[in-house]
Amino acid sequence: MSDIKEDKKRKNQHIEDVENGKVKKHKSDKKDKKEKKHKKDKKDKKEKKDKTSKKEKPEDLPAADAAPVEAKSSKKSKAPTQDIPAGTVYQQSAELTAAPQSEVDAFYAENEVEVEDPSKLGFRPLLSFSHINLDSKIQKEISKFPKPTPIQAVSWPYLLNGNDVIGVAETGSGKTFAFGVPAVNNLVTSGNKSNNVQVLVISPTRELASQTYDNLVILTEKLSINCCCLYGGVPKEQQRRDLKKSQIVVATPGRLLDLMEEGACDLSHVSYLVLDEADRMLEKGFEDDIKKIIGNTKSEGRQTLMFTATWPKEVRELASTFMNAPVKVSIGNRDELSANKRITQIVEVIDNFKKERRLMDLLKKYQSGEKKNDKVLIFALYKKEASRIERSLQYNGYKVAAIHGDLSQQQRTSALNDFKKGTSNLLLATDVAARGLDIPNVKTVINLTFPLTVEDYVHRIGRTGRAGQYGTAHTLFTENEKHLAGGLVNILNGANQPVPEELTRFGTHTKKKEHSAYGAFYKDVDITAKPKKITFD
Ligand SMILES: Nc1ncnc2c1ncn2[C@@H]1O[C@H](COP(=O)(O)OP(=O)(O)OP(=O)(O)O)[C@@H](O)[C@H]1O
Repeated sequence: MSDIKEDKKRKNQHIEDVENGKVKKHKSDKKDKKEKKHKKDKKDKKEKKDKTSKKEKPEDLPAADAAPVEAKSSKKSKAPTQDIPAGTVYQQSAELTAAPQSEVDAFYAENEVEVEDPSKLGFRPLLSFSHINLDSKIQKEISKFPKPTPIQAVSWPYLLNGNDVIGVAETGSGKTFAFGVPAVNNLVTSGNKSNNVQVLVISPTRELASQTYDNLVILTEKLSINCCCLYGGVPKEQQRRDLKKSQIVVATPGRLLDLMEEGACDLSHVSYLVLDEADRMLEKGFEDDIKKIIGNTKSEGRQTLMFTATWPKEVRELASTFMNAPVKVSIGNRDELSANKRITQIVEVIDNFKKERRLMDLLKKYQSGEKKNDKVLIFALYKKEASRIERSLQYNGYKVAAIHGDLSQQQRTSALNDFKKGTSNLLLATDVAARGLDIPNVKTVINLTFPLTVEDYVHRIGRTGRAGQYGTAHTLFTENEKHLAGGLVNILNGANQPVPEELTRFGTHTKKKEHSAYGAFYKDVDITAKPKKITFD
């Protein structure tokens, strides 16, 4: 099928998923049947899992000895002590074992570490890079940082041991290398020289897939390991060629499924699978794509990882159907939705029609005088809104780069590069840029229009305050988003940020999500349109 026809087909499958109850999703009989089937699959899978007492070792990558399937830790473990069960693949360093327990306890307390470890392996967190023995080239790269971030320190032992891991840590805390370093190191130590795809990382957006790919290339370029990156909006031919020689694939699901369906991508050897921004990837109604992809990977002995900064209850059950006795690592009490505490959050309740005027005032406040070269990221919600604001900013003399769904991939990529390089210090984006993008030194995020969910709010403002730096988020909040006021108040309180009195007037109950929102691919909403299925691209 030609690219245009195929992309058109995919475009037709796009859901304009409308949020916040403006258009209710109608449960079709088909959906009921699907849900019944989903429940039955899950029950069968659980029975099957209970039968398999031992997890087979994947021939491509070392894996943990079987984690006893039935073991379920009833409560969160305290900081690990000395005794590690014999026979684990990962060998804790003598230096780390000799570290005083008080140091480990202090690390757990200071970083609010919580580990749910069903196999009770009790690996200690890496307090320094000298506590880990990676391939020398990888060790050299990662040692450019002062020490592992908390999510890396706690998750690496389990990942090097071959365990499934759910990693939840604040935005900008090094989750990419948290899953990337063990992926590459396990490939190197496996000695497997085949050109089969063995590691698959699935990302929700093209820009994030591309960024993750760049990060993995930093680790693999000096090793005989090839990576490739698959996403829509660009021709497929080069991606087909890259696939033939790549052991690591980073992909958005839309293009990955296309290449799988045409037989250009064989996932049957994938034994290390990562869902990055996992809660986004598991959004209700999208699980078919993810299920199809995961269904094509190794079923036995696959190591499955899920990483994110937000882990809503709505996705946890579905996640567990893809994992085997996962170790849950959370940094900073992530059970409650919380924002990165190094971000100063300012929320202003305003009339909708005053927002664009106010935006000009905010740009004077955050990007003039000695701040004129500060990087500012503005989030709109709708594509048309973004195009209108882009024109208005340009009319007012601003050199603004823009990223939204109406632009070609080439325009999106060059806008992001201009912003990263500083050719333009002002980036205007929709939620396609909300998650994961690691743009150095963004000083201020301005939410011109509030996102569809408070989770998206946490991810959006997380584009600043990264890697230990500080930042500011200024949010314009209107009557249109009043159903999200309670969730926002909780986030502000959780980060010890001021709560404007006008915000509390909207009430402080937190609305249970009837169906998960999907801000990243939010398109202009035709509120009369029936919700259709959005595919990642
Ligand atoms: N050990 C480390 N010490 C310091 N900085 C690190 C370390 N590991 C990674 N970083 C840097 O931290 C920044 C944020 O990393 P990354 O993009 O992986 O964050 P993240 O947790 O995935 O964020 P998000 O939740 O927004 O996706 C990057 O610039 C990365 O290079």
